[in-house]
Formats: sequence, structure tokens, C-alpha cells
Amino acid sequence: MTDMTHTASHISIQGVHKVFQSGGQDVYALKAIDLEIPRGEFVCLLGPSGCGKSTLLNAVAGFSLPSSGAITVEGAAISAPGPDRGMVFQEYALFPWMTVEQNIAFGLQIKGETKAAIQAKVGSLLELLHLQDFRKRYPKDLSGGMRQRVAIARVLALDSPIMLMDEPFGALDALTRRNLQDELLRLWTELRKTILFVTHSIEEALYLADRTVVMTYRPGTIKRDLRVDLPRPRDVASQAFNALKKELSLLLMEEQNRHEQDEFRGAAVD
Ligand SMILES: Nc1ncnc2c1ncn2[C@@H]1O[C@H](COP(=O)(O)OP(=O)(O)OP(=O)(O)O)[C@@H](O)[C@H]1O
Repeated sequence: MTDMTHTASHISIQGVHKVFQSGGQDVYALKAIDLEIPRGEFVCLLGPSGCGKSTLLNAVAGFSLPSSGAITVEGAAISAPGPDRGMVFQEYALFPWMTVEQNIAFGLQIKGETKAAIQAKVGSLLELLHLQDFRKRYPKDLSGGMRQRVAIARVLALDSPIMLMDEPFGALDALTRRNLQDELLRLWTELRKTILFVTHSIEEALYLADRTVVMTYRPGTIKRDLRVDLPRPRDVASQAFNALKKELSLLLMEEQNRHEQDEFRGAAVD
């Protein structure tokens, strides 16, 4: 296997606010968010629909900047997307006209790497993600789980020290989902990336993260920043796991209720 960069980066989010205009009104998507994510940490953002998880992730990605406040990576302010931050979306985002290996190679070609270097790196990524037998296939001929493996390989190809993941396993069945969660943990342990991962699922957050950050529904603030100190691989049937699950369920339910009341009043715009 060729060597891949084993580095990670520190993300600092300071006093971040994000206001959208909707129907002539201000929608406070994020309010006074402060979050420090040390290098190599795996952090999950958890919350009901509309609490600002994607807005925060997109701000770190540089797709949509905060209305005020600052986000830095290794001390440098984020003002646009960059190769230090790879993004994996729920909808795979693969090029349908390219094979698996062409999809993985694409970013490396843009970077202007040599043919030999690209071949070596794509080969090692196919191996790493168990995709060797699928290299000549097109996305339409792959299962959802396989497509998501390709999307992860494509981000890893760029050696981004930070991986931003927006509900990447949300569309997968339970078994495939657990499989990919395990794969992701293996990759994270091996490559020591910093991961910021958005999910609706309490179990997913507790299974994966070093820290689970629960957000409130509109305005999006941090309701709870919970360190998950359970050893890995985590036993989802254990008492300790279920105690944390219960604790987070209660917090989430409060926010879900606020969401529903908001919708009831016809005030929700999402
Ligand atoms: N471009 C936009 N214009 C207006 N309002 C927006 C825009 N993008 C997001 N919002 C609002 O900001 C709030 C946060 O949205 P966001 O998509 O970040 O939430 P989320 O927690 O990721 O939800 P989901 O889990 O459903 O993706 C929502 O109330 C949403 O309606």
C-alpha cells in the first residue's frame, strides 16, 4: 500500500451565528456556537431536523460562511472550500459516467498527479475499502453501501486531514450501515483524521463518536457536549451504552417537541 498522510487538523468554531432570510423573516439557524475539535477527534453533531447541523457542517466546509463569528482550521480562517476538508454527503455524489476507479482517480487528476502515482493510490484505496472487484463498475450497478464506500475512497484520495460527513449512512439499511460504521472506525484509527459527522441517530452517534454534540432546534445552539468514554468496539446492548442512549433520547425529545410545536404554529419554514 502506498503511504497516505497520517495527519489531522484542529477545528475551532468561535461565536458562530448564521441567519437566513426566509419569507421576509430572519431565521436563526445557528446562534453563538463555540466548539473546539482537537486533532484526530471524532465528533458527531446530533439533533432533530432543522436544528442547524448541516448549516454548521457547511460553514466548516466553507460552502456557506457564518453571518458572524469565526471558524479556523489549524489557526487559519475558513473562507472557502479547501483540500484540507473532504466532504461526504448522504447522496453519494459520484459521477455516473465514470467507473469506480475513475471516480476515485478524478480528484488526483485535477491535482495533476502523475499517472503512476494515481494508479498506485487508487489501487491502495480500492484495497482499503474492499472495492477491488468493483473497480470497472459504474455507480448505477452498485448497492448504496458500495457507492458510499466509493464516495469515502474519493475523499481519502485527496488526503484531507479533515472529513466532514453529512448523514453519510442515513439512506442505508441497518446491516450495511453498521458495516460501514465499522469500516469508518477502522479507517479513522488507521489514518487519524479529524471527523465531524452529522446524524439523526443517537445510536450511531454513541457507536462512533469520541464526543456527541446535541443541538437545540432553532436557534441552533449547543445543548449538550457529551464525551463518550466507552471502549471500542462498543457494545450497543451494554448497560452503559443504553444509559447514555436514554440520556440523549430525553434531550432530543425536548428539541423534537419544540420542532413539532413550531410546525403546529405554521412557523416552520423547512
Ligand atoms: N438557505 C436557507 N434559507 C433559509 N433557511 C434555511 C436555509 N438553509 C437552512 N435554513 C433553515 O435553517 C435551519 C437549519 O437547517 P439545517 O438544514 O442546517 O438543519 P439540519 O439540522 O441539518 O436538518 P436536517 O437534519 O433536516 O438536514 C432550518 O430551520 C432551515 O429551515
